[in-house]
Amino acid sequence: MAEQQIRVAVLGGGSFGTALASIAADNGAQVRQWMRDEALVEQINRERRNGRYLPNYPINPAVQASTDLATVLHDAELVLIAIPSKAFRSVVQTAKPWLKPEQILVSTTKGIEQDGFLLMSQVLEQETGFAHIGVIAGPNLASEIADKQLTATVIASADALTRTRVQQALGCRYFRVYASNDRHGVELGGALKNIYAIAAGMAAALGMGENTRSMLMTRALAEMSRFAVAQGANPMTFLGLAGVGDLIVTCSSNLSRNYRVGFAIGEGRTLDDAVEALGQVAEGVNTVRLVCTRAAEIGVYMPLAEGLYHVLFDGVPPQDMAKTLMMGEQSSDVEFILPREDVQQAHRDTGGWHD
Ligand SMILES: NC(=O)C1=CN([C@@H]2O[C@H](COP(=O)(O)OP(=O)(O)OC[C@H]3O[C@@H](n4cnc5c(N)ncnc54)[C@H](O)[C@@H]3O)[C@@H](O)[C@H]2O)C=CC1
Ligand SMILES: O=C(CO)COP(=O)(O)O
Repeated sequence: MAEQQIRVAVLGGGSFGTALASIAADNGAQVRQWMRDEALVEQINRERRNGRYLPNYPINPAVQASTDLATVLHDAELVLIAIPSKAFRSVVQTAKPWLKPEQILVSTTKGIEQDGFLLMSQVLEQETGFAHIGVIAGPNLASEIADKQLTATVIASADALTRTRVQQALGCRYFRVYASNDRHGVELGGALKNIYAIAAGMAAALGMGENTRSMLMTRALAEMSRFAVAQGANPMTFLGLAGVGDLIVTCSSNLSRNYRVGFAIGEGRTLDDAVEALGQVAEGVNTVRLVCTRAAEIGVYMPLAEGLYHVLFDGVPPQDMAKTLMMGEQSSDVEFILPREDVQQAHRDTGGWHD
């Protein structure tokens, strides 16, 4: 619990920004929330409700919404940034005149920037050069948090002050905040799992069984951690809330927007239709494109992500995605124990391997 009232600014008027603002306010913080939409600001301040993104949940009266960045950022000790990745940098650039080096800046965005394959905390570093930078990720469906369902998350930062202040500001009876110093791993976990949530939604629409879902999620974890380790992350991070935890929730729940996009495509809708019908951000659509390009560049094997890419962008029927998984190389279960190369070599040695 926060012992003294911490001043929190939330940038973003979507479902996650709104849920986080309410947690901080429930926890006794003074909270200001910035968004572009004047009508939404009015509604939040008057009705204590975000009718566009989180219509069915009351917002703590201590949250003050505003379209004025100067007011929202003035005196804020902790700044939580919940803006979709496509607009993240431009919002940070607009906010820059009011940001101060002593502030703690935390990205809650689970996406990747196209140019340079940058994660949002790297964008924050580039734009500000500040020392107190972190990310939040974990199994955190916004509507369940708004409903005060018991939830846990991870604050990841190399900076102990950032970790501690976020734990103090957000940890409360229904929201538990665990700490990590693997910022890159936690942030990649949050971004990558969106790819597999789309695949899981698609598989569900096609009538997959429980064995299939379990296989898909476990091989997704293998693929995510393989990619993240090649990018410098710690594989153990994927055993935590931002890895397996977030993968479970988004691959199993209709409350996940990425899952819903996948489900709609599995039912026969086009990608454009599915995204338009959603009306909110599904980061995985962009992430799968960027990750497949990157994986090809650095030589990381990602059959599930590639299979999904072909369905989303090359017109391959969703039913064919399973073939990539089932007919790929016979491989290792946990490659951090038995390397894939050893399995391949053993096949070659017995004459059963075809490159
Ligand atoms: N909703 C959820 O359950 C969770 C979402 N996240 C992540 O949080 C990030 C934000 O997502 P949500 O709040 O869910 O999105 P959302 O789709 O509910 O809302 C997006 C918000 O960003 C605003 N926005 C978009 N472009 C903008 C711009 N150029 N300038 C200012 N504001 C702009 C929109 O007006 C809207 O208020 C995403 O990366 C998502 O992956 C993370 C955990 C849970
Ligand atoms: O990241 C999330 C839950 O942890 C939210 O997932 P969606 O963006 O798919 O709704």
